[in-house]
Amino acid sequence: MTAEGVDAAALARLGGIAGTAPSLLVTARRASVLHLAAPGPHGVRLTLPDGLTVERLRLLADPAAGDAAPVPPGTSVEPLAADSGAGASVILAKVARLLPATLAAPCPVPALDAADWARARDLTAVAAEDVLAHHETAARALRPVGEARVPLEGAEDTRVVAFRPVDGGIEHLAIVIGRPDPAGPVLARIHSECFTGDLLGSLRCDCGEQLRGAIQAIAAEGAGVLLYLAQEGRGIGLVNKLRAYSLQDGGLDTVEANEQLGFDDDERIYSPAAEILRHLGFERVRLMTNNPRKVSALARHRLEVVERVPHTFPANAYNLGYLRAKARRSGHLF
Ligand SMILES: Nc1nc2c(ncn2[C@@H]2O[C@H](COP(=O)(O)OP(=O)(O)OP(=O)(O)O)[C@@H](O)[C@H]2O)c(=O)[nH]1
Ligand SMILES: [Zn+2]
Repeated sequence: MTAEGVDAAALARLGGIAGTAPSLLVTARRASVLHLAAPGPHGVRLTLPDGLTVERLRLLADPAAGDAAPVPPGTSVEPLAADSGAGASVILAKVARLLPATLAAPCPVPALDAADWARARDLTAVAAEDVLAHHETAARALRPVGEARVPLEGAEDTRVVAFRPVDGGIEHLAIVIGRPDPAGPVLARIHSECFTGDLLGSLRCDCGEQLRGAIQAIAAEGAGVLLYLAQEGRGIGLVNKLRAYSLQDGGLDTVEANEQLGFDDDERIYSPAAEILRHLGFERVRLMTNNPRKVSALARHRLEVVERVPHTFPANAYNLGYLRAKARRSGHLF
């Protein structure tokens, strides 16, 4: 069960099905916030000496519930293995854009008919390895599923091509301006969705300017592609980004806020971007970005970044601290 969704009845039900008291699973980031020594890279399982209550697990998992509660004395703290079902449950919570914390209780499931066992209890059985492979499986399954001409202000010769995994799931968009030549390096922007910046014109970040600036710059050159990736909030989702904003209003920087919530500073993956570029026939790009991690991520996915094209816009009173934190903490080049 996800820590975020649980109430007292659900907690009792899980304990009843398992026959043991549930443990709380948190990421290594959240474990550090809770001052747990050497939690290991894949998170920890916390088993409290006198069991979990909803209030206690909220204080351990959710910074909005209050300052991180000290872990009670006598709590067993076990590092999670990379390929464990427990670790997979935390990844599943991330995929659902919830807080990355779950409740787990080993259940006496008969090995051969786990699905039947689960169905009889109104549960869903999911194999840990499927969850662990989810991001890569979804990226490999991306296909163009719809496209249309969408003339944009200042870039009238534009097509929007939507990509989606064959078995459903979240869409990413390719905005193809002009007729980029697959033989040459294509001018490209890989833009991570930002509802507040892109749509509302938020001044907390530079996303809106980067989005419109990229379209203008590509149109000025005559051709190129902008990928609009569904990974809001550096991959933590819009709701968690709003939570992170609220923590930043309390004095944390953008990286610390992510960590309080249990996330890495940047949870994005770039295999979907690489798959889409390859699908469109592009293997060499001139990438408009200030983020060196994007350049190395594309290279890891066998796309050649022949040039990094700086993509900077003037700061304002609200985003100055954010831009400075990105430079200082995450190595962005301004
Ligand atoms: N978690 C989190 N995400 C944020 C925050 N501010 C903006 N974002 C998200 O960050 C993403 C944009 O990433 P940035 O780090 O600004 O820039 P970048 O894409 O890495 O680098 P550039 O290519 O140079 O723009 C968008 O998905 C935004 O929603 C924040 O304070 N916390
Ligand atoms: Zn933004």
